[in-house]
Amino acid sequence: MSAPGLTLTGSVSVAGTPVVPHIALTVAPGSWTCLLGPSGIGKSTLLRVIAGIADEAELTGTLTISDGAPLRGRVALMSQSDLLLPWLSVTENVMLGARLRGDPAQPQRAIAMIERVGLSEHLEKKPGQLSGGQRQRAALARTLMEDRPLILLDEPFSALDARTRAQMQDLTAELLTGHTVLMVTHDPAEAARLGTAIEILSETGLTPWRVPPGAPPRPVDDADTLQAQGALLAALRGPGRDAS
Ligand SMILES: Nc1ncnc2c1ncn2[C@@H]1O[C@H](COP(=O)(O)OP(=O)(O)OP(=O)(O)O)[C@@H](O)[C@H]1O
Repeated sequence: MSAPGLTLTGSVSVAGTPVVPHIALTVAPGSWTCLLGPSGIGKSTLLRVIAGIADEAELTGTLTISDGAPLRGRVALMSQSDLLLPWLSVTENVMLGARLRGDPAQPQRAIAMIERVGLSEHLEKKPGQLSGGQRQRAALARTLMEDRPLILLDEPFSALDARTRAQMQDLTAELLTGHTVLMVTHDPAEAARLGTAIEILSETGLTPWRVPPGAPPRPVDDADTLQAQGALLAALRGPGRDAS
């Protein structure tokens, strides 16, 4: 599998209103790019535009894929809301992509994936019988099942406790080695741990941020990673504020 990169330039409007007036985003092939920025600035909209499902948004500009081939069939988006179908079990939800495409189901692979996200005791449960964090892990398993070259993740670990979050970050980094990942997160620690590129989106556009040394997933107690996390938090809080 060869994972493509992408370049998105121009502006994005939602319902005729400019939401992201200036965007010049480059995601390198095989990178894990973290996108941070204030609530409502347009991060999820950008992911939806790239995924080709943003019916509400219009891109005035270009989306260029590094290998020149169409993205269709090569991209998976894990949305902020889990989008699990309430009438299907966890296992059926994790296999949903294959079912929608008319591909053969892979129950053994699905069960193994569900086990890896720590939900093996919940295989037959419906989403309504799960906690928010369990639903998020089911949605993560469904996205990882898709095994697409380009993976778009919208706050994929936001509902998880600290220990489970670190475990899911490690698992995702392991399974997505060699993929191109664009991840929206509000968590500077997550970006410092996982990013090979970090971008902050504001009204004026993107600002690239320094990435700590070492390959992701970086140890949670790594000094450079902690330092980068603090500096990133200070930057997100804005000028004139320290990181305390
Ligand atoms: N379907 C829609 N119709 C109209 N406006 C929308 C729609 N979806 C999003 N918006 C608006 O577009 C803007 C960007 O929303 P978006 O969800 O992309 O922000 P975000 O940066 O991902 O926010 P958050 O961090 O809170 O998830 C917001 O002002 C939002 O109100």
